[in-house]
Amino acid sequence: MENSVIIGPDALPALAELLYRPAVSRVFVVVDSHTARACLPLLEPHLPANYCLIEIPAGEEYKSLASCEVVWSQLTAQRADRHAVVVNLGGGVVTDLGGFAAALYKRGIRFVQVPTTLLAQVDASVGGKTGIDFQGYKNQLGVFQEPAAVFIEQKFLETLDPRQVKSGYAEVIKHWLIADADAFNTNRRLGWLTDDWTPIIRESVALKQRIVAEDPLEAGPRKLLNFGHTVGHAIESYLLLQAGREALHGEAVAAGLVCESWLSVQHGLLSAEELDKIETFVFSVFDKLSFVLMETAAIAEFALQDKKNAGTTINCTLLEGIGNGVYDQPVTVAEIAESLRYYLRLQS
Ligand SMILES: NC(=O)c1ccc[n+]([C@@H]2O[C@H](COP(=O)([O-])OP(=O)(O)OC[C@H]3O[C@@H](n4cnc5c(N)ncnc54)[C@H](O)[C@@H]3O)[C@@H](O)[C@H]2O)c1
Ligand SMILES: O=C(O)C(=O)C[C@@H](O)[C@H](O)[C@H](O)COP(=O)(O)O
Ligand SMILES: [Zn+2]
Repeated sequence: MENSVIIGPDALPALAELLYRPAVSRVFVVVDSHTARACLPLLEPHLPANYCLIEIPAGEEYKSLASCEVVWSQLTAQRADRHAVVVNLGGGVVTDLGGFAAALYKRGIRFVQVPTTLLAQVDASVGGKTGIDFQGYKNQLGVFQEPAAVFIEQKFLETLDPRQVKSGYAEVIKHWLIADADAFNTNRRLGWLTDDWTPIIRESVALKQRIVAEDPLEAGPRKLLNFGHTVGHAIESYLLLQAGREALHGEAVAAGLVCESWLSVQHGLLSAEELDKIETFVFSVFDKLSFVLMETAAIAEFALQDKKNAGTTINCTLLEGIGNGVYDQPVTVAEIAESLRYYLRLQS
């Protein structure tokens, strides 16, 4: 089971099997204030009776050092040893933060991911990127550390707000754009509402796992998974982390997908027709984010903190045709600002 991703009705029983092993000294479950209410009842029958609950407030602004301290304080108070297991029950905020906290506690204890949002089920729980935001910058502190295993149960999505479901869909679209043209062409005609996310989750997880297996530490091809994020993270940092304005990760990534597709056209990699297909599809799912022309230069500056950069060069992942991402494409702050202005001019 180590390092595996289990998807479907067998997932939670398989988690129980891991947690009841004699080698596990104690189980700690990290939740946020929403997953404590909406998701814990479904997980609880699969947990040992003496598990310890650690709750952080919900929201990206709590993917912070202060929330890590909450986790570390509880682990310390309960004298958790290196045989303890941390179960992260939540969306990407909980899986990123809980994974990071576990990876640092006593130089690392095991953790498992039980993702409860579409975004965390198709992307955040898989691949071993963990971390927190710092001083208004996304994922500025973090480590690569694979979870012991990931357990994906679609039933958790039943209580999720449709806006959050859409947010997760942005990462699915990203996966299609970088590596699966057929899926993009077929699925964009079906729209984003479905009763059964499992096939889409399976395909997204498999696609991400293939890329991560090739390059777990993001020295090369893993940068493909960051398509939409040079601009997306800049928007998210500027709007949400610095100004407390409305924007979800997936919503910012969706805008980033459009901007970086436009950059791909400017670099002669993508046709205008393909760009049109991408932006029409993105705007069929997402409303336009609310920032204005005057803010585009300030937003673009945030790309200078992107983790793919080398010195002052901003290395963006672009598309050489739909379904074919290319990484390490140098772009300038001015080009990013121009892509944001292009995005604002589009009809949504
Ligand atoms: N590590 C990675 O590879 C990776 C990949 C993508 C995104 N991320 C990170 O993931 C984060 C975004 O994750 P997210 O979109 O899941 O956000 P989130 O964790 O903030 O969850 C969204 C909201 O839904 C609530 N929620 C979660 N599950 C629920 C459920 N089943 N029912 C009702 N409410 C529920 C949460 O409490 C929260 O309010 C960002 O910080 C992003 O940087 C990480
Ligand atoms: O797994 C990856 O690699 C990704 O880039 C997936 C992204 O969707 C995710 O948002 C990730 O957390 C971004 O990482 P960062 O290194 O740009 O902070
Ligand atoms: Zn992302």
